Amino acid sequence: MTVTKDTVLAALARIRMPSGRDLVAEDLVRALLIESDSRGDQVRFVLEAPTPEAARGMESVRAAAEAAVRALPGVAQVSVVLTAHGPAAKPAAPSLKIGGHPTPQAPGQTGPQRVAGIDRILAIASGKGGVGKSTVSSNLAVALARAGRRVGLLDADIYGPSQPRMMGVSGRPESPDGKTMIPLHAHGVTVMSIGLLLKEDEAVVWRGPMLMGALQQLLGQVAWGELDVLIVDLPPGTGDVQLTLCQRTHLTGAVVVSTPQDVALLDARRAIDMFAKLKTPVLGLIENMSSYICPSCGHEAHIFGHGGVRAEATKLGLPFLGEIPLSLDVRLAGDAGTPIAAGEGPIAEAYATLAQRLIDGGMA
Ligand SMILES: Nc1ncnc2c1ncn2[C@@H]1O[C@H](COP(=O)(O)OP(=O)(O)OP(=O)(O)O)[C@@H](O)[C@H]1O
Repeated sequence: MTVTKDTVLAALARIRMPSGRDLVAEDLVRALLIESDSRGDQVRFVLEAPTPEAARGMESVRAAAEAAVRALPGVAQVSVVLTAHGPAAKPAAPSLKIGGHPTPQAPGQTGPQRVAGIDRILAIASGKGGVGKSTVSSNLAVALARAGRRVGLLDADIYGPSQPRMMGVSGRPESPDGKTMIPLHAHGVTVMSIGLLLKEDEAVVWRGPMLMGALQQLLGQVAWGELDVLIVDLPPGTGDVQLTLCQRTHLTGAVVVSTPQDVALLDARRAIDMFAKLKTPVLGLIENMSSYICPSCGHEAHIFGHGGVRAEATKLGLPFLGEIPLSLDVRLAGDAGTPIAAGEGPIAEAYATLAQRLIDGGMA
């Protein structure tokens, strides 16, 4: 890591609000997180405005904050989310306005609840961003559908929803009754993404409880129909969304995706610890970007090392579910909206084997 929290805060302290005070003096910076990998440092933080109205007028401040941090040496990526305090919304009849507060559990309800019509829910998690969690989620969903399962895919990666692109779906979901959202369908999978409910390039203005409300709505207010399994693509890391999902919803379990690098494994271990604390079973680990097979000469190289995730699974006494090689075709397929598992070839077969393993184990 080359930048530190102090360096980032010092840069943010140079950004003035209309009041004349700076962002740090106004105490608006929350959840500052710095992650590093071979590309450089990735910095994420939240700017919490006092009211939704104030937040709406702060887009230029958000952009200036992003630019100031991006200009710091070593910073490769910056994500700044604008949120707002506001009067607490009353728990009300379901509304399609995404991002309301989560409804409290009904009296007498304790512990995680099942979602009607959905037999199993698998959360796909990763300790750090960029390890291919969303890619694995979409491909696994497609492979399970090809194996004859009724599959749903919920993109709960609130800060970076990528399933619309990866599954090739677009357009705002319809809601004929104003209460339930009709999901989209692609490659045999029923799909809903928080990304479909936001306008393109819209700054996300919501705060912690709203995220949880949004997740609850996506689970409960989408007409999923009867599903054998719902795959939930979680945001990376161990934040509020993961916590709420595990505490409120009965999960069959979590599958943790990691690359074989030590740093990724370190974060994966943190995610596994979190699930253990929340008593969510970890069904197994997947190694993504495992080996690289040169398309021209067939030579196999281990760019991020190889076998680290299998070794970690053995060490922790968890099942190792399989490995997916690093391949340009995987990325191109994801970018083009048709996951590689929808076609033929060795990687589609690897996903089919992975899917079959989950089906045989009663997990999907
Ligand atoms: N096996 C693979 N081979 C080549 N490229 C891959 C592979 N898996 C994922 N990628 C590419 O790596 C990038 C990151 O993948 P993806 O978005 O799935 O990661 P993620 O863990 O979900 O990230 P985030 O949590 O930040 O959303 C994408 O461009 C994707 O196409």
